[in-house]
Parts: sequence; structure tokens; C-alpha cells
Amino acid sequence: MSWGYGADNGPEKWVTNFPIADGPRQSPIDIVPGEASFDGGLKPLNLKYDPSTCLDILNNGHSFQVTFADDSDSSTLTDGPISGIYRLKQFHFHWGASDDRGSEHTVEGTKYPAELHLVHWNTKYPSFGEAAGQPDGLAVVGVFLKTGDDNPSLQKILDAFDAIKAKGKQTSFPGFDPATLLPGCLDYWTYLGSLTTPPLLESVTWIVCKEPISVSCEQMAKFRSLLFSAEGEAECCMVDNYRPPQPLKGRPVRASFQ
Ligand SMILES: NS(=O)(=O)c1cc(F)cc(F)c1
Ligand SMILES: [Zn+2]
Repeated sequence: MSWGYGADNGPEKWVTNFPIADGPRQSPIDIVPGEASFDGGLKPLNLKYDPSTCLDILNNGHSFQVTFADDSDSSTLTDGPISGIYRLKQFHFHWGASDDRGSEHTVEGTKYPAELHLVHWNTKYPSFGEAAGQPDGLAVVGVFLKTGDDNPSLQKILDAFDAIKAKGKQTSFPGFDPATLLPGCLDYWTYLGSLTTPPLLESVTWIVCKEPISVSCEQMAKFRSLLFSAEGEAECCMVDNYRPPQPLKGRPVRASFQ
């Protein structure tokens, strides 16, 4: 059985096939603002996205992701805590079965109903796959979702869900601008961590935004209409696809703001 989020194949079981699960720089973590150190040397995030690089939307059986053409520097992350140019590869979300949980990072124990991950790879390496195996290979921008007003930008994504309900389904998704998913304020916490799903590679510079974006309760219900299961299999709702916080193991967490 492959990894997932169930009792038999979930986060507590991943260490069996992926021993790095108990490694020194695992993600997510609980962020304790009072223990983060303000670093005046941290630059503002510089996110420049070209909607024409947006390709398609896919249900990969553990989340859904929107994938981008990454054969040029059209959609990039620069500055912030990183050096060099990182290209946007995809974004995806993690969410709960109810609004009281779903995010991977937590803030002093507070769980949000969902968390957005914008995944970028360091162009000093030839590809995403190569970069994913390097300690400075990836940079993921995390954005919390908080229940409140309807989010029109998110709605464009949710409107595509009927075409990707089951695992393995994919449909074209042109012209989406991921910048419309960013909060107004780009203050962030940053620390060195890992992928939060197998293979749990310790190659991620995490950049977690302090300000959440909004999502309505009805929109959260739409997230929960996706399936972990493929067509023809017993239907299993895609919910609680989040890894809980992992030990910090002495890592510093820096804040870009005071
Ligand atoms: N959830 S995550 O952002 O850490 C992530 C990103 C990725 F590109 C591949 C993964 F397996 C996991
Ligand atoms: Zn993720």
C-alpha cells in the first residue's frame, strides 16, 4: 500500500518507507512568534508570476495541484531569505475534514482550515527533480487560509473541481494568476525544512506568510468534495491531507518583521 493519510498509511507510518521522516530538518513545524528572531537582513519577497505559464490542474490522489511551465524564468521567486532565482513549478493545498484543522504549519498551536503551498526550485540546478535532492533546492511559500469572506480567486480553482474529482484526473487550466492568492502583506517567517509528504526530502527553505487569505465555509466544503480514490474505486473524500508539526530540533526560525 502506498503512503497516504489514513490510519494504516498516514504520517505516523511514513518512517517505515521514508526513514528521513525522523530527520533533523522535517516539516511542518509549530511556529512560536515569541521565539522567532527578527532578522533585519531579510529582504521582502519578490514574487513575479506570469499567468500564461499556468498549464493544468490535477488530482494526484493526495491533493490537487496547479502546474506551471518552468522552462523559462517567467514565474519566479527572488530575494526574501533566498539567493538566486527560483522558478514556480506548482501550487497545491492541504485541508481538514472540518474548519478546526487542515493546515500543516501551526502558529502557537493554532490550526487553520487550510494551507496553500507555492513550490519553487533553484535554477542553479537543471530541473525540479534535481533541485528537490539538494539542501538549497526548493523554496515553498506557505499561506494560511482563514474562514471568512468568499475568495473570488480561489473560486476560479474550485470551479474546475468537477473535472478532477477522482485521483488521476487532470484538465487544462490556462491563464490563472497565482499572485491573486497572496495576502496583502508579505511579512513572513522562514526556516530550513523538508517536503511535508513523502519522499520528505530535506531540501526546502520554508517561507510562511504571517497574514492569512480568506476562504468561505462553502468554499471549504468544495475542497472536501474531491476524492483520494480513483474512478471505479470506493469513494474516499479527500480531507485531512496534512502532516502534523514535527520536532524543531534546535532550528532557528527567523521573522522578516518586528
Ligand atoms: N507539501 S510540500 O509543499 O512540502 C511538497 C512540495 C512538492 F513539490 C512535492 C512534495 F512531495 C511536497
Ligand atoms: Zn504541501
